[in-house]
Amino acid sequence: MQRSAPFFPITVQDYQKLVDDYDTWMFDCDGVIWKGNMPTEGAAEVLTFLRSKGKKIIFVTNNPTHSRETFKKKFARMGVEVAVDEIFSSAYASAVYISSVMKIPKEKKVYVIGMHGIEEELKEQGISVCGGTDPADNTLELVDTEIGNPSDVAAVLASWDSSINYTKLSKAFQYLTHNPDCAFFSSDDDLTYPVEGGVLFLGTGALSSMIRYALGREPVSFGKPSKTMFECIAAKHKIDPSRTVMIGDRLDADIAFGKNCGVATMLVLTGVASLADVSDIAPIMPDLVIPSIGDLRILSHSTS
Ligand SMILES: O=C(O)[C@H](O)[C@H](O)COP(=O)(O)O
Ligand SMILES: [Mg+2]
Repeated sequence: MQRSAPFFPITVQDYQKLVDDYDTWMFDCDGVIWKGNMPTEGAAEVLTFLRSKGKKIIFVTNNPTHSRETFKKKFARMGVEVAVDEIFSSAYASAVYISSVMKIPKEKKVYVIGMHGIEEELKEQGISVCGGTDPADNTLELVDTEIGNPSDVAAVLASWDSSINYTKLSKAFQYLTHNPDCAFFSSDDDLTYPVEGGVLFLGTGALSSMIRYALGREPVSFGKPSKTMFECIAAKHKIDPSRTVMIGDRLDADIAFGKNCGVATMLVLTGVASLADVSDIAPIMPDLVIPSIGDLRILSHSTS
């Protein structure tokens, strides 16, 4: 397969061409806009600049721990006004798929390994959940892993959960093995994500690996690089792929997502991927590479 080397914008003219070429800018969040609670230097200024140029801005995150309302508040804390409809998360894509595509029957539930944010998104789409933040499942003691009638649960949704424990993993596994019709989903498959200081932590894909290994089966995943996420975006926004760029820090999630959706891709080096990852043997190659989205400030500083 022929792959061309990425372009590294350097001059004001290079950056200006980016602004001229793309009307829709899709931004990943962790590792691009922020790391944990630490905003990327210049991110707020760049977003404000792009808006002032009439660009459509969309945030596409695999982080399933917050609802879109909570993400909106996080943006507000860094001084950026964002509408809920501009935020697409793997939690939201999961909820939309389970309610609108799977059309889960009203009396059935989804067993969640995950936190408040994903529960909120599921409930907002009218889906009944179990597991998740239920105190009964948030215990480190190996107590009751009795699952009742397995056919009450139509799907297991594996997501990121800071309180993941044996009870949750065991219940998820029981639902999937005792009910052959139980669907196996994951919000996303990211193995790692970056936090403050550039340290990598375990992502959803790493957490769900125990269930996948025991089952010998892979879940259907809704986050990037899945096109489910793009279908959610396209249902709310008119997107011309030829005038759209996806900016991210992971090759296998963000850049692969952009390629799956037929849009241009730009890697930043403020998160998971480094320059060494875009060598000429890299399996996924972005169209463009810049050190940080903060570098786009070159434009706001040079134009009136
Ligand atoms: O597994 C996770 O939770 C993800 O790795 C993480 O939160 C990614 O978020 P993104 O970089 O897509 O904003
Ligand atoms: Mg990221």
